[in-house]
Amino acid sequence: MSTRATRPGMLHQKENAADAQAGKRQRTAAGSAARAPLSANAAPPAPDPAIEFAGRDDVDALLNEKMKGKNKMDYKGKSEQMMEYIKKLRACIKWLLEREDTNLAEIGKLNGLLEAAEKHHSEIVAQLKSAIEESKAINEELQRQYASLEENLKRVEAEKLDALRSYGDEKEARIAVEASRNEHLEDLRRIKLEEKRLNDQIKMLQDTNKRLQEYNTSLQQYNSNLQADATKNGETIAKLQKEKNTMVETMNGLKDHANSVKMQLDLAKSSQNEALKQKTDLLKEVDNLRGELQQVRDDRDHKLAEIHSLLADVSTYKEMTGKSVAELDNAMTRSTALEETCSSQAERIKTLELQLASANEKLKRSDLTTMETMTEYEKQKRMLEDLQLRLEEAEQQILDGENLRKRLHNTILELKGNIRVFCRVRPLLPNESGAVAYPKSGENLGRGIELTHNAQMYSFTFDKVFEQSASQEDVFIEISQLIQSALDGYKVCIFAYGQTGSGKTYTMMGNPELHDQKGLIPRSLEQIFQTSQALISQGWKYKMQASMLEIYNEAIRDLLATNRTTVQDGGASKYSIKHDANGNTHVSDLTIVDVSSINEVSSLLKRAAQSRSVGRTQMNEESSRSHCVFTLRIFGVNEGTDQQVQGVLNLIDLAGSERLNKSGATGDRLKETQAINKSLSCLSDVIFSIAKKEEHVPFRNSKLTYLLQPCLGGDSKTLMFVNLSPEVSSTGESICSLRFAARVNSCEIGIPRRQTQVRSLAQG
Ligand SMILES: Nc1ncnc2c1ncn2[C@@H]1O[C@H](COP(=O)(O)OP(=O)(O)OP(=O)(O)O)[C@@H](O)[C@H]1O
Repeated sequence: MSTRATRPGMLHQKENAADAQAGKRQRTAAGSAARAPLSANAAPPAPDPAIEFAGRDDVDALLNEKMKGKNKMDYKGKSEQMMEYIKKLRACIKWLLEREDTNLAEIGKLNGLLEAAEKHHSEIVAQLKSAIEESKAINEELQRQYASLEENLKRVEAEKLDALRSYGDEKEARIAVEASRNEHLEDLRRIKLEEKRLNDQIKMLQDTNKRLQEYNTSLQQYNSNLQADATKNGETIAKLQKEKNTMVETMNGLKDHANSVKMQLDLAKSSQNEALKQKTDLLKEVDNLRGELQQVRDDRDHKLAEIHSLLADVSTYKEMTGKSVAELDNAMTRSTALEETCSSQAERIKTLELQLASANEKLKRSDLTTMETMTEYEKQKRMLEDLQLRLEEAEQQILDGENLRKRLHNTILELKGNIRVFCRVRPLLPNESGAVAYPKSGENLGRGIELTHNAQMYSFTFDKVFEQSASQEDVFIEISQLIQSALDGYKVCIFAYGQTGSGKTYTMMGNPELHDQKGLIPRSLEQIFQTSQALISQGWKYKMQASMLEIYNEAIRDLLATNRTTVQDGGASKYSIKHDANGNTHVSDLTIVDVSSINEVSSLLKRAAQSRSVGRTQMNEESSRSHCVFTLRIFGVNEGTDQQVQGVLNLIDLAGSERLNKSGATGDRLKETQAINKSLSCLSDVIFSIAKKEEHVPFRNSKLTYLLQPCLGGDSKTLMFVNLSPEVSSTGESICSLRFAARVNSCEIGIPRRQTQVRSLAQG
């Protein structure tokens, strides 16, 4: 009974179970000992099969049983009763012993079961403990993973933002590339139009060239029959001149356009490079994003696998024990949350992938656009190079044609023997209104000039007319070949004629200090020195001498004299003019300076300008009251061929040509105006006399005409500039000047002769 009572408490205590076992063994031994005296004292009576014990009540009934018989002395009866009772007791003890054995066996069995149950229980407890530990660890791990996932999520978010930003940048770059592509397309369209125009132009130029060649051939024929065809050739030259002007204008336009296209192409190239750089950066970023995306994906897969295994563990754990359900539920909730995070991350990854794919697509498109732009750019570049080549060729053709035209023109003029006349009109000053017009088309384009005076129009035609807009360089280009002739051994004379303030000094001298305003004298000298330097390689050596004088009131003044008195004292007797047999002019006592460089000539020009201004101040004169003559003598010898040439270049700035009544001069002023008028009218007498081919030409009537005798009457190449003031008030003067110039233009002074000889003969 006591064993049964203590069982529940002993379920958890193996030691107590062992004690109980020991107790059971003691009781068994006690039971055996209690039975032993019975068997030792007497043989145990055979059990009465009638005595049976069903339970405790039977035992209690036996123990409470009382002796029967009324006779106390009936010992026998009592003994028998006792015997009977003992038998019953023995049967009872036997029953109890049997029962105890059964119970002990039962207890032993139960103890075994209990031990097994306890063992199983301990195992389960241990498993539960380890499962709880594991669950805790998993829980911690899950929390860590959750934190890292959150971190990853933040990183992915940041990367996504970066990707979006770079996508925005890429989009902008693509838009820029597209815009530049559109610009290129527009340029291409313009270039194509330009190309077409150029082609037409080139065709036209080729035609012109062909015509020029034809013209050259015809001119050679014409040379044999020159007098008859002179007028016709003049017209053809005028046409060519016109065409040349058009061509030069067109070529200038083309040049500008080509330059602007080149600039645009350079710009496009730099923006292209920029776009390519951006593309490379984008590609790098995309690669990085891809790497990181892959990393995130791997993490996600890894965590998903972990979650799956955790879920499996949790379900196993859940099956095994009903405990920690709350923790499990908690873990499950976290796991679900993690799964949700994972799936949201997966969503984000998908979105990022989509963005990446679209960025890649755009990148591809941008690549394609860039490629197309590059191809287009290369094409345009080639086209531009081709156009430039053709432009250069066309320009060369124009130059060749132009040179040919000039040579032919010069040849014709030389053969005609006329004095050439160029007309130049100075720009209008502020507050002046102009009365000069020019033919805008026709054969007189660039050669004609029209003046309206008293409602009547006066038209004149010269070899060349320079409008107000003509620059110093434009003017010089036209005379540069004439200057070249001086180096070739010709006498060249260029003089400027016109009323005061019409631009004579500006044309002849200009401002030698300023590149744009340099006049013919400094430019001519620059060209002569440059060419003479270039001719050294062909064996030519040149020596040059410069002199500069002015004729004031019929007196010569030496502008290069270093002695001031000489300058001021220039009396008529001192500077006498002489011409030698070769038609060379010599002025006695005149300062002649050897010059070998442009710098030397520049300082001479400065010295002359100073002398003129000193003279001007002392005499209270204006420069226009004197004629200024610059002379450069050129002696050339070719060391290889022993050929000698002797050229002269005379550049003359005449005094103003206004009429007396207009000048309103009195006294000294009247005297000098008369002197000027005298010399200019002498000049006009000489011209008219030459024009009429009179036998006697009055060269000696004035210092100026006598000085210019070899130029006007002999074999020199002479060019006169007639300078005009364009304002209305000068129209009368201008018409006079133009009439005079027209007369000069019609003068035939003979065919220019080159002064050349072989050195040995000259020396002999
Ligand atoms: N083609 C031109 N372009 C610009 N300015 C000019 C031009 N021609 C003349 N001028 C200006 O007009 C003014 C008068 O010119 P300039 O002194 O050359 O005339 P001129 O005929 O030599 O006069 P003068 O007979 O009094 O010496 C000057 O201020 C000059 O700079």
